[in-house]
Amino acid sequence: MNIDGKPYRTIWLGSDGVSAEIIDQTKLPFALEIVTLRTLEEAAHAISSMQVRGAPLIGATAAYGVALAMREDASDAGLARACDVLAATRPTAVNLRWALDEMVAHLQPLPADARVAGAFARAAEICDQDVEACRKIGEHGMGLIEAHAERKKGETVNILTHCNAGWLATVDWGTALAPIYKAFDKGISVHVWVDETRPRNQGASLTAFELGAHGVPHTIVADNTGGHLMQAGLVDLCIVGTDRTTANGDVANKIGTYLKALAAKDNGVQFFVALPHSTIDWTLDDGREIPIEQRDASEVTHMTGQLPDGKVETVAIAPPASRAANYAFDVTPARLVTGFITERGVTPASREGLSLLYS
Ligand SMILES: CSC[C@@H](O)[C@@H](O)C(=O)COP(=O)(O)O
Repeated sequence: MNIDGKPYRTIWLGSDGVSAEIIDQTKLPFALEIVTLRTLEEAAHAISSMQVRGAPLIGATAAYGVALAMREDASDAGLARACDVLAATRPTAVNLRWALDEMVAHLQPLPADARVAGAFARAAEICDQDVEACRKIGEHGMGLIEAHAERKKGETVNILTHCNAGWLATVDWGTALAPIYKAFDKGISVHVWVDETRPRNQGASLTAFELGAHGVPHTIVADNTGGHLMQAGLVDLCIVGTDRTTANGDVANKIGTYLKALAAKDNGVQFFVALPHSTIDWTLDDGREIPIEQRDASEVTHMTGQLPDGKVETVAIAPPASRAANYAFDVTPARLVTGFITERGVTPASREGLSLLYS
C-alpha cells in the first residue's frame, strides 16, 4: 500500500541482499522509520518488541530471521537454534510456527552451503504468497460489503474493526481491512469504526494511520463504544483478523474481540473473521487450548503519545502501587462468528466450513 504516494510493504529484502528491512511500527503514527535487520537476534527483537506485529507479518519476519541466522550458522544445529529463538518471541500467533515449519521443510534437505540463498529465497516466497492470499481475501470479502451497499441502496456501509488487521499486520493488503480497501477502491461508500484497542492502541495508531493514508473515511472510538454503536444501528458488519483459529472454528484475536462478537450477536450484526490458511491451527481442536500471551503490565499502566512540541513520551496513567494484568488476546467461540473470509472464499465458521475449503 502507499504512504505519501510511495508504495510500501511491511518487510522486504535489504539492498545488500542479506538483510531484511521493516517499518518500525512502534514509531507509527508519528514517524515513518525503516529498520534494517541483520541478525537472528535483531529479527527476534523486532517481533517481541512489536516493531513488527500482526500474525502474518510475525510469520514473515520469522522466515527472514531464519535466513539471517543461516548466515552465521547454516548447520542443522544452527537451524534448530534459530527456530527455538524465534518461536519463543510471541506465543499466540500460529503463523510464527507455520513459517518456521515452512523454512525447516525447505532448508533441511539442502546442503549447508546452499542454505543462506535457499532461506532468503523461501522467505521472499512466503512474503509474496501472503500478499496474494490477502489480495484474494480482499476480493472475497468485498462481495459481503457490496451486498450491504445494495441493501442500503448505496448509502454508506459502516464496518467496525478491532486492533489492526490491515496491511501493517501482514506483508501487504491486510486481512480484515483488505475487503474494505477493495470496496473503497471500487467506489462503494464505506466508513470504518476503529476500536482504539487498548492497551497498545493498534487501532488508534495503526489502523487509523493506514486507513487515513488510503483515504478511507473512519472514526476512532474508545474500546467500549462498539455495543452502543450496534444498539443504535450504526454498524452494518464487523470484520476482524485472527492470530490463531482452531480446527473447530474458534478464533483467538486481540483482547476485546470476544466482547465485540457478543455485542454483535445480541444485536443481529454480522461478525466476520478474515484469515489466510497460515492462521489455522489444525493441531488444536478447541480455542480453549490456545496459549494466550501475557505482556508486561507497564503496557496497561502507561501510555505513549505525542506532545504538542512533537516529542513522543510515555506517561503513567495508574497509581504506581496498583497491580495490572495484560492479557493480549482472547478467544471468540465459533458460534459467535458469522463466517470466515479466506483466500479460498467465504465459509461458515465451523469445522465443516473450514474443511469445505481446506480438505
Ligand atoms: C492480520 S492480523 C490478525 C491479528 O494478528 C490482529 O488482529 C492482532 O490481533 C494483532 O495483534 P498484535 O498484538 O498487534 O500482534
